[in-house]
Amino acid sequence: MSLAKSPTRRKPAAGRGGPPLDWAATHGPVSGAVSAATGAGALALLGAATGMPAGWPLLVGAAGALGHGIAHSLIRRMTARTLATRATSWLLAGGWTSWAIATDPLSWTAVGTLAALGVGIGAAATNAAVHEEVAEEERLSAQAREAARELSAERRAVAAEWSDRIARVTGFQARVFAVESWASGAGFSLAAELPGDGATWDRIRARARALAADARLPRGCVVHVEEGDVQGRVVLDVPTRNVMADTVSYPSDYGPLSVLTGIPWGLLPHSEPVTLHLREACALILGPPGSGKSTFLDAVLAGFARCTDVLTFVIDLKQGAVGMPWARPYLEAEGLLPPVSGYPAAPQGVRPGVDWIAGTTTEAIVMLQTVLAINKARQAAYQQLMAQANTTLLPVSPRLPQIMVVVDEGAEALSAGPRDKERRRVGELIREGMRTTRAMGIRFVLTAVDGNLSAIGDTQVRKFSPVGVALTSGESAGNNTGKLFPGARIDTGQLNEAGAGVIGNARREGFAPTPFKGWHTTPGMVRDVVIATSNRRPTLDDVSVRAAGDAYAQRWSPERAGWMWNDGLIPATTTDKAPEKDAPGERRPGLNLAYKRREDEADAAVARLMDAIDSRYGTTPEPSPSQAMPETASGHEGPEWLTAAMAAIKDAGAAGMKPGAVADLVGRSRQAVRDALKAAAERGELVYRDNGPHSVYVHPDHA
Ligand SMILES: Nc1ncnc2c1ncn2[C@@H]1O[C@H](COP(=O)(O)OP(=O)(O)OP(=O)(O)O)[C@@H](O)[C@H]1O
Repeated sequence: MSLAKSPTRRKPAAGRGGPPLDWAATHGPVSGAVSAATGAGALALLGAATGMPAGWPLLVGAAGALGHGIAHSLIRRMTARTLATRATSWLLAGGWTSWAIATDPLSWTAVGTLAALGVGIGAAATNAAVHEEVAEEERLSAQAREAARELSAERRAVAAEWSDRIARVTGFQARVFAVESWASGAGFSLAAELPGDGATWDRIRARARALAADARLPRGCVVHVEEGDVQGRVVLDVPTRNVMADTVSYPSDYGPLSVLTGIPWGLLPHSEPVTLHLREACALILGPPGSGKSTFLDAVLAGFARCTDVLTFVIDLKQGAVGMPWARPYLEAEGLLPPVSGYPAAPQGVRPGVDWIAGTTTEAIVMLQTVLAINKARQAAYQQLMAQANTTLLPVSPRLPQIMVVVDEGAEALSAGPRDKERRRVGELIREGMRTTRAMGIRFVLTAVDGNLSAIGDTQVRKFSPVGVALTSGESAGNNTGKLFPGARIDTGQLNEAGAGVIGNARREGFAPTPFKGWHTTPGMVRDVVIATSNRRPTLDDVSVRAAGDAYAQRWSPERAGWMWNDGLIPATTTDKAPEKDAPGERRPGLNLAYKRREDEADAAVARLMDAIDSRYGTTPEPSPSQAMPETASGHEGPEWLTAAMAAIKDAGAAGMKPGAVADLVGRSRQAVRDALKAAAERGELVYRDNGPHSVYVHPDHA
């Protein structure tokens, strides 16, 4: 959403060929007033917030409000009134975020004052907008006439062509009064006024396919029809190039986002991002096999990772295949997984891109029960805060993050039969979570392969999941779209490229189901997002941490998460045995142990070389890793770097050192270092303090 576009769109230069945008009718005073009011409000808040350690969320809010006004006046997604409301709520969102950082969320005075300030400004913006809206309504048709006069010759030709086409195909004499080329060059939008003879916009929509056929649009191009900014107007989006067939990579800026200001999930046909608001909404994503569901889910997880106020919990009953790439950089940095060749090493201290992964029903039940416990604790602990702020919604912020529970094939769990007791329990807990946790900043994203599941028809699940995505490639004749968006009339037969589909948000401030194209994501991009966002992802608030107890604290422990690194911290005693451990039959899904095998092989090769040097010159004391350490370890045996490692571990005192850190220090492979440290521990020269990924070696003097 480019703010730079705004001035060019208010009034096209008269009499010239015209700037690319000819849209004059619908971004009249309302969006202007709202933009100005929210901009001023944001600035005022920003001034008050000078010196705040983290003022930028406010900027996010302000930019969101401005960008929102512009984008939506451009594509006329909403009426002016909802536009104003949304811009206002964005402003508040920015305010909330900033002061929640700047002040202790439990400091009621600060909260109360700032909330009043935020609400005051928001109300002013709304009033200004409503006032302007009334004024606009009074001069509606005059404005349409004015816009039509200002059309350039080229656009006038398009307008005439489509006025004729609408008349021919639908029988209504609608008058196209504005034409706007998309910046992407992939199509244009039309606004038309309907004749006053009972024609309504949805009658035009019902003929969208016929209009596309009449215009001889390329395959894959779907005419999207929606109501204009006032009744009696209709807006048509007409793609002239099939962008659904394009592969568009996930945008690489990975900048900060907030769940309050919206998260982009993909691209509309005119290349504007489609932004979802999930503070109060759950989402259902339907994607048949091969439709691009895994790819899309990574874009969703990337959006959450970028949010400074979201923590993501992932349930994937196919052994965490969805979550694993998000944990990998962390596990590598911890020395638990070998690095992926061709990528820079994961930096020390990088945090997992998702906060918790459940790969089994047992772990999923633990996670969901914990989520419910957090919900309860938040309700009790933040009562006063919310009363003070006059809100019934927990003020989500980086200090008080929203929890997004992403359940791959969660809809399947919701419809598990009585025989599958554990899965059924998972389903019950998801349902309870969806029903009870909205206010406390916990929401769910469920995927499903099959749109015919009873879960999709479950009114309760639907009620709490206004956001829907149906990936349409590979589906049979619009099945999923029909289930998710009953009544939507979109020619999904044209949307058959992987990653293409229909997206909608049924909330009052949402948008009608519309064709969209998901971004292309890759494991390398996931890795980049995890690393780029590591420092700005939030941690769980203390109230929630206390409520979550051990179930949460131990989520990365070897007992519970060890499957992710397959053999925990216990290294293979001999390299001969290592390939056996990695035999495909024993491999855990989601782990590419080929890398590990290569590392072991490299270690063995180095060892052979050392052996050769030894036998020739007798100079190096380093034993081959293939001679298991414990057996060779008598006295002060060990590689020569071990002395330096022991000294560093001793210097680290009671905190000790992780094997990964020692490996970086001595410049050896993690596997070799783990072997040697383990052997030293078995000789009593070091003490191993087992704490999952946080396990360390400590010098006996400090143990
Ligand atoms: N948005 C996209 N743009 C371009 N290509 C895409 C997009 N999404 C997916 N694809 C391609 O489509 C194919 C299937 O994608 P993906 O593996 O995500 O599908 P899936 O529905 O999860 O499949 P399965 O259920 O079989 O695992 C892949 O080759 C992928 O590169």
